[in-house]
This record gives sequence, C-alpha cells and structure tokens, in this order.
Amino acid sequence: MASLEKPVVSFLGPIASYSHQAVRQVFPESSWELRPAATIDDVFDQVQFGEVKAGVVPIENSTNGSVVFTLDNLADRNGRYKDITVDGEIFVNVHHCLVGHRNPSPLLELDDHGDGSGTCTPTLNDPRPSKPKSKPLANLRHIKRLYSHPQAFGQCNAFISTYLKGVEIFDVSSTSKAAEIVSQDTTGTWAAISSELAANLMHGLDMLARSIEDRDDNTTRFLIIGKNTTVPKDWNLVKQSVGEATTRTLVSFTVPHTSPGALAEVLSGFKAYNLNLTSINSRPSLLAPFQYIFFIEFEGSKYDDPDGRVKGALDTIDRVAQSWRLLGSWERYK
Ligand SMILES: O=C(O)C(=O)C[C@]1(C(=O)O)C=C[C@@H](O)C=C1
Repeated sequence: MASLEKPVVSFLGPIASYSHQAVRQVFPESSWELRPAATIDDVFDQVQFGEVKAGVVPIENSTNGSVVFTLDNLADRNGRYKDITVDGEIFVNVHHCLVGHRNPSPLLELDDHGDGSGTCTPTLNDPRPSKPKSKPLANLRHIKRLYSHPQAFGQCNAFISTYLKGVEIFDVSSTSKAAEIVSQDTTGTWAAISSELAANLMHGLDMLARSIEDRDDNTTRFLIIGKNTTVPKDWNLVKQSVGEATTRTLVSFTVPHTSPGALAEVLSGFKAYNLNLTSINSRPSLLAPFQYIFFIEFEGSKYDDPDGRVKGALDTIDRVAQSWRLLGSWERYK
C-alpha cells in the first residue's frame, strides 16, 4: 500500500525566514511537508542521511555575494555529503525590515531619527558613503543591540551606518531567529533585521523601518539539493515563472597547485566548447594555506547535451583537475 506520508523538504528556519519563503514558492504544502532546520549544515545533513527528500539553501545574494556556509558544504572537504546533488534553484526578492520595540520615551519619539541628519558621515576609508534609501519610522536612539544573519547585515550597510552607528552587532543563524530573539527582549533596546512576515508572526514587535536593504533589486538565489538525484521529474515542483527554461550546471574542482596554467586550461575547455560561464567561486581547500576548491557554474546540462559540448568541457576538467565533482544540472525558469 502506498504511504500517505508526504515527502519532506527542509530549510533554514525558524519559519518566516527567507529560506522558508523560497521553499513556499516551489514546494506546494498540499504534497510536501515543509520542515525548518536550525542551520544550513543541518539541511545538508538531513538530505545526506535520508531524513528528508530535498533541502533548500541560500547560495548567493545580488548585493552581498556568495553564501559561504553553503559553498563550504558543497566543497565537502571531508566527504560527508558525497551523495548530495543540486537539482534546481529559486529566486526571492529580499526586502528587509528593522523590528524591535518603540522607544518608550515620548520626548525621544518627537526627536528626529537617531543621528539627526539621515546622512552617512564621510570618513577617510569611505569618503563618499552610500545614502540609505529609506528612513526609520521611529526614533532609534535607544537601540543598543542589532541581531540578524550576517548576509542581511551585508545587504543593509547604508542604513546601519547611517541610523545605527555604534550599535553592537550580533550574528545569528537566520533573520527569523533574530526576530524571535528580539521578541523576547525585556530591555526594549534590541532590534532585528528580518522579513516583514517574521516580524508579524512574533508577538509584540514594532516595525521600526521598512525596506532598509541598500538596493531595490536585492535578490537571493537558493539551491534545491537532493540525494543522488538525476533530473527530479517525480518532484511536484511548481514553475515559478513562465518563460523559456534554460539549463545550468555546477561543478567543483581542485587543480594541482604547482602546475602553472592548470586553472586556465580548465577554463579554456569552456571556451573551446562554447559554453557560457555564469559564475566562478572559490573556498580555501584547508589542505594547505592559499590552496582553493573552485566552483564553476555554466549554461548547459549534462542530461540534455545533444552536441556533446558539456561532455567535452567536463572531459577537459577530468584531464586537468586533481579532483572534481559534478554537483548538478538543472532547468531554470527565470
Ligand atoms: O536568514 C534567513 O532568513 C535566510 O533564509 C538566510 C539568508 C541568506 O543566508 O542569504 C537568505 C536570504 C537573505 O539574503 C538573508 C539571509
């Protein structure tokens, strides 16, 4: 008899994180159980050890760049995640809020917003600081601590350096965790950067500012990971947008450190087979200082390669690289 249990997809929680929003775009709750995990490492573990069928992890943000926690797991230095494959991607428009507790002093509420001017102070290191695109909705002078995910801090530089100068920064595991922590604050002096959804779900949080990200087009890309999956045809994925589906492939590799030109030779394979590279990343190999694991993403699919161009480029990697791994090929809808 067929099991009535739904397959599980795991994501960085608690609920109302941006990762949760990404999962909700693609995995219908009618056929999937959406399960929050405490860390990105936990999402990888749960997928590798078969506790869940899929996981969703942030990989890069258009303002602040790569999510190193995810790259480090994909680098898989210790062979812990040997069966994990990348099978899809999801994009989320990210608009951050500042949430906390309004200043209880009515006199301060009448005052202006924190630094009085709303402009960043030029310094020797940053003579022309960028201006924040939004203003606080309340006075922020009482804020002493600011909680969020490190990626979110990097996306809100102008607002933080203008209105929250000198406030102590606390990195936590996700933006929704930050909202949860601040909702339990009894001093009234803590604030969090989180989504509006997370702020609304936590009791007793006031909205102190909206859209505090540096750029309007702030977008985070998430990867869908699975285990030993080829093309996940059995997954009940809802296409996020209509449009022509193109394909992407992600590989990781190391090159012999002492062989000059090895990296250039790997890259030349993509030129030779006329494959468009879309990103290059690296993380320390941790085998010796300043040796790296490289990640390359390109247009094309191992599973749909009629003229053998993807095979040609992968054969070049196989010939030149010290070690390499095909992390996945997937269809993209954007
Ligand atoms: O903290 C969250 O809400 C997450 O889902 C993580 C994460 C990330 O790591 O990039 C996702 C989207 C935003 O860019 C900020 C944080």
